[in-house]
Amino acid sequence: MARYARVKGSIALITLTNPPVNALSAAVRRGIVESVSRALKDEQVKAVVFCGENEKFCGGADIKEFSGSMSGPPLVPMIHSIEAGEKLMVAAIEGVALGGGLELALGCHYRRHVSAQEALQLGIVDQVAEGSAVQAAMELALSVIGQPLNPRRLSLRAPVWAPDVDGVCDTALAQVKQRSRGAMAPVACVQAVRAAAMLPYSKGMERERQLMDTLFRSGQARAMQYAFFAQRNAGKWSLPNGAQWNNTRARDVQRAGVIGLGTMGRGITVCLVKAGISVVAIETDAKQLESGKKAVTAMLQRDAKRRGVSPPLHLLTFTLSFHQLRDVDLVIEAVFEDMNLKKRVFSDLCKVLRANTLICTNTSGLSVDELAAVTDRQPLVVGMHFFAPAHVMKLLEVVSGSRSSPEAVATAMALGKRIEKVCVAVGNCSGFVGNRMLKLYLDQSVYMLEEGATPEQVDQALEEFGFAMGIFKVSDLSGLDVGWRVRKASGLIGPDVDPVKPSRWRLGRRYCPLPDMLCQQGRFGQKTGRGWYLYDSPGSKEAKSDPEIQTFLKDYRHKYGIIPRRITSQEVIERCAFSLANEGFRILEDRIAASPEDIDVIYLFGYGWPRHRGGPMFYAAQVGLSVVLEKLEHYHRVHPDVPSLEPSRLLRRLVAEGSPPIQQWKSHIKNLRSHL
Ligand SMILES: CC/C=C\C=C\CC(=O)SCCNC(=O)CCNC(=O)[C@H](O)C(C)(C)COP(=O)(O)OP(=O)(O)OC[C@H]1O[C@@H](n2cnc3c(N)ncnc32)[C@H](O)[C@@H]1OP(=O)(O)O
Repeated sequence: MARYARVKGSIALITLTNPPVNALSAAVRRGIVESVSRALKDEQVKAVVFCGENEKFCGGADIKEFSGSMSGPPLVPMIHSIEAGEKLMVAAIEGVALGGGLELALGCHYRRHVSAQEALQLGIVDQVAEGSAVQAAMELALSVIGQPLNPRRLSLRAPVWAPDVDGVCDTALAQVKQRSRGAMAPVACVQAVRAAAMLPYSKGMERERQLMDTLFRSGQARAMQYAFFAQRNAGKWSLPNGAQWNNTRARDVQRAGVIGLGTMGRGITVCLVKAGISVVAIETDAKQLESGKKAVTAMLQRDAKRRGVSPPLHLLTFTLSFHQLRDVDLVIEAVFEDMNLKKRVFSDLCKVLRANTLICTNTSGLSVDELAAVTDRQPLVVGMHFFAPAHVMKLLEVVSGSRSSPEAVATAMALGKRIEKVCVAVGNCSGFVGNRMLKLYLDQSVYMLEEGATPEQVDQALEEFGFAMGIFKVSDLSGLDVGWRVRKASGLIGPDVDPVKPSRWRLGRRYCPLPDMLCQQGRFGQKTGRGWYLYDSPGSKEAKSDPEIQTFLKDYRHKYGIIPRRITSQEVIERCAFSLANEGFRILEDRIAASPEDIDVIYLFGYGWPRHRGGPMFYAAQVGLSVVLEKLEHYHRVHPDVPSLEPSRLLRRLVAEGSPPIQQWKSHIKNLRSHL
């Protein structure tokens, strides 16, 4: 809707009213068109001021409407009619002016904005006002009423011609194409800018319309719209006992403890302190404590310098003593990924913490229930699985154990939001959601090396699909020794298995020992300068092909009598993406995740899944569930020793029930026990 009011005698004030961000829904656009027409007809009105309710100008087109058939007045003609209007139009911009909201503002003859010095410099706004933008806009309108409007109409301005504009656009296009990794929108934006710079207004607008039309009809637009709402819905968590985001109070967290100042503990400490939370950071060894302190301090100083503020170092206490934790509201344990060590830490914590202090574990996959069982407060134990580097990565999996209380889950979710993470509540199982799925994706990748692919081929296929980095580059970055330790702890490698003549069959299924063999050679990835790739020196980031790896793979295949075959990019994507989705269906069946959207958010924010492909579950839906089923059946037939390739029950059921849209999948999960 748009509200019309006449104020100060000669001003028509049009207020966009569509909370929470006054998006330009069909009703709002209709309201604007009617109000503008009314203002133009009213002889008393000399100027029109546009504003948004609740000090938010406009969040752009209403994205909810994109999935249906669009009705109501189209946006661009509406803006043209405002710009061409014979009366003065002023935009009073507060809060947000995004997408179509900014276009509406640009269609006006004058604009104002609060706290937007940059927009002022760019000429997007004419004046930056303190206080009420609406008041300032009305005063401006009164002061310029009667002045000619043609010089203010952007459509009548000649493009600012630079002699090398074509070259600049070519360079920008090449850069954007490379960086966007298959996403169409950034490329279309550069093309639209080129058209705006080089063509007369009406032709430029026509080119923009064509580009927009192509984008709108693309699967990528649907994926991005889905991702937008999936991200926001993840915050609206619910547990099977009825507890949910809007009926469960989170506890206030003023003081927190962080146990362990390794890479994860340091990042977590930085996140907490930046959000204004006092942190007691603990290490067991003075040297480790000192190096942790230096690293955290340096990170905070760098960040503060970048933002032009002073670093909140006063919120930090570094200590070797658990006793300093007695007053904290919540503790996040971030010690080495070892169940026995974590259990020891948990029972030691119970000796010093107040009885009502929450204990969170930053495990990446160990059982939260098993850890909670050693404490005197099982309801107050939850998982907070951060992703490395914790001060950079947006994802936080909040793991609700079988005895975790709604209040504990709510507190971890609220804390995550406060430190600006995208939080997803998940149930407890080995690897939770993200790493449980990742294991199968990794398995497929190394199986393909055995069968004939190279790390470069697999990575290239994944990067062309849109991943920021291929799986082997990511593994080198994370450190190959991490998975090696986990496999040792789980009994997959150890004294009973001969490391020199590793078997390709363990615990009753296919096993690929290639990563273990690399670790045995001290190839741990970037940190040792050698992994799946070669690096100039330990710690350097540029991955180069390593001829030794090619020889190593050839020898390996020869030794096991494997005849290498050509593996296409299509096979790489199908085996990786469909394995992920297949496990995602099992996770839904097990109720470890509440919805396919939650799984997709985890992959978008924690694992570099390309946003323009929505997430593995959305991708499966977009490819077609029957196609995914068929492909999995095929790969399972070819690889019967890989049980995870067997299509999940839920996938089969969904296909049998006509492949309903992704929003309806939840209602097809029946009679299964929930872990959430
Ligand atoms: C007919 C026109 C045809 C084509 C025109 C195309 C051009 C466009 O305008 S495309 C849309 C451009 N706009 C955007 O991309 C803005 C997207 N929104 C945001 O970036 C943010 O939401 C924000 C506006 C900066 C506000 O951020 P924040 O304060 O963090 O709140 P959120 O949790 O993100 O959002 C609150 C609430 O608002 C809903 N919402 C936000 N923007 C839109 C929108 N454009 N359309 C519909 N709904 C929107 C969001 O989903 C949240 O809803 P809840 O129900 O509270 O979860």
